[in-house]
Amino acid sequence: MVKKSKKSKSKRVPLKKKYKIIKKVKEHHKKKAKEAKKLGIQNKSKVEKDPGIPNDWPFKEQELKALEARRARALEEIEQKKAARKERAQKRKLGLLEDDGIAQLTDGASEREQNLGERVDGVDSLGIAKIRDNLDRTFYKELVKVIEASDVILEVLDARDPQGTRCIDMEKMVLKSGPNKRLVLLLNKIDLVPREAVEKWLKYLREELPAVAFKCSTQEQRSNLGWKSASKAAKPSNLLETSDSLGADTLIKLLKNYSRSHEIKKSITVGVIGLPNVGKSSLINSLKRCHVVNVGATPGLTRSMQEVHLDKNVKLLDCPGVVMLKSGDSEATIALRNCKRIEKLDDPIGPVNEIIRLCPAKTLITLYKLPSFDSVDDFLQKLATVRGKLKKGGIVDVEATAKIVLHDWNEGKIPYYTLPPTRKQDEHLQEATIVSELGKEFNVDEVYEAESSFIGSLMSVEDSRHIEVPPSCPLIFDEKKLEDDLQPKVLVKESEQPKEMNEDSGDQPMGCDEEDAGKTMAKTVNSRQNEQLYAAEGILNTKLQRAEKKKRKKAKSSGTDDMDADYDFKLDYAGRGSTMEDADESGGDEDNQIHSDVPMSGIEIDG
Ligand SMILES: Nc1nc2c(ncn2[C@@H]2O[C@H](COP(=O)(O)OP(=O)(O)OP(=O)(O)O)[C@@H](O)[C@H]2O)c(=O)[nH]1
Repeated sequence: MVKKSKKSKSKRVPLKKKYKIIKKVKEHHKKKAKEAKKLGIQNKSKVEKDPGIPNDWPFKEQELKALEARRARALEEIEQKKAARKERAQKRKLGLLEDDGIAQLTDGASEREQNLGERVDGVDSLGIAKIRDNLDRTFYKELVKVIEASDVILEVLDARDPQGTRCIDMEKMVLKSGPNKRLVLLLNKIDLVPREAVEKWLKYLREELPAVAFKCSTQEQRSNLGWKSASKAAKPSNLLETSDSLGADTLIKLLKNYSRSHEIKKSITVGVIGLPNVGKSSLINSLKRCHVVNVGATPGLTRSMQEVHLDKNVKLLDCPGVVMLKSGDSEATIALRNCKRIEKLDDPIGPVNEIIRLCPAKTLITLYKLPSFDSVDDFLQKLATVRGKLKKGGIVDVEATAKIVLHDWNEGKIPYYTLPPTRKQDEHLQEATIVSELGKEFNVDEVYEAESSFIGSLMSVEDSRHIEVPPSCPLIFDEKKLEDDLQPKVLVKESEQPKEMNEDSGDQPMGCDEEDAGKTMAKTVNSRQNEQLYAAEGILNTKLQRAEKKKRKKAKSSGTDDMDADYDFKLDYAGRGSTMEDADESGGDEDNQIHSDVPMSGIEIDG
């Protein structure tokens, strides 16, 4: 056996020894330096001392002043940068600035405005609103692009409130965009609702369009995302806990059926659309079985169209969630649809009040482990105390607590579900034939049958502690927001005039006035892009729709249509450079132009 050394392993030495070593090292260095000096070797490069400006230099005074000014300017710049950084941080805190993506957009927007000759002094609150509008518009354009490029469009709905996450205008847009476009509804997040709700909603939705149920994989690893095939669905108790996706095989079967439904097997492009946070990106990742697109609980994470090849026959397109929407519901209820950034909400307490109205107090008390509460303020105060959400000075942070509750609502920690409304008799009789035709193309019977096995394994209402809440109203596009507000309304009409008309008449656009012509030249990149997009038949052009609406309103109030035509830029704009007669003539033309060019003028959006 090897004997253990009795010597201490410690590196500690007595101070006497330590100082001796230091002394020896010093002596050694001294000796070495002396020797080097003798030999004339210089190891260290001597730093030359700045002798400064010689006193007898004639411009010393001026040079010193310039130096001082340069130094002051540099300091000022540093201070300014610091202040700007602080301001940005403050705005980000308030939720006004989102992230670098927006920062880039900010630069882009201000650049564009400078190009137009407008002065933009930094990013004020108005500027931020404009940036956000631009971002929303960009998302809308991406939606248009996805619809244009797709053969099959999957509208993803949140199974908890499918009606509230449905956008009627978006569906109309798909159906009008071409006879070969197919719309399929996808009920996602079925793990968050009881079985009965899924079954009832599927039955309801299938009366209008093909609809399938789905649960996305919520696994976080990069690849090998789990799939539970329909035949091997988990037990009800396990289904809520599993992070595997459900229904991927049935959905792929549905898509393959469609690609095979024509005589020749053709490759198809599948666009995935829907409101923010319904799980569009998660769906793509689940189908691809790896994290190919970004996923997160923050609405608006996807910012541009993304292409993913599932295989050689199926291409998937991820689309940003459409945000320019409105509904008849109150602001507070809209915030509960998981499509708004909670951090950006002006009043997070209103939606919490709505939650308290919808949920039994007992559920919230059990969920948040509170003794009791009698109002929204009381609820938030007590919850803030329990969660330790305190501001400086020990004041409870009610707003931050309200945001926690809203996050819990959106992420499914407060379990709720809705049931479909009862249809009026004879409603959707027309759709029945369309549905049966589509059903053949997708061979839905086979898919629905395979799907029923995993739906059957979902938890029933009796076993779950879900709260039933009334379904929300479907959403429509907010045409006010969609309108390009950088462009004057008259310009919108003018831009739609055929080129020949301007050429024939020899008129400058918007009359002969140089200033007006300049305005036309200053059409934004945005509006030009819009025109290209709207030029495609069947795409909702809200600018024209609004222009028409305004015209109709005016005609109503004045009693005659001619009055309106007279007013139209002839007197106020074109009239400056041309005669009244000309103005009247071209006014009529213009009218016709607007009506004939509106691709979806048939769609009426409730204002
Ligand atoms: N429980 C559950 N959560 C899901 C499911 N699908 C998606 N999620 C969650 O929902 C959140 C939003 O998912 P995303 O895929 O980013 O949604 P999106 O529609 O692409 O959102 P945007 O990029 O904002 O348009 C994420 O936190 C997902 O984990 C699902 O089937 N079940």
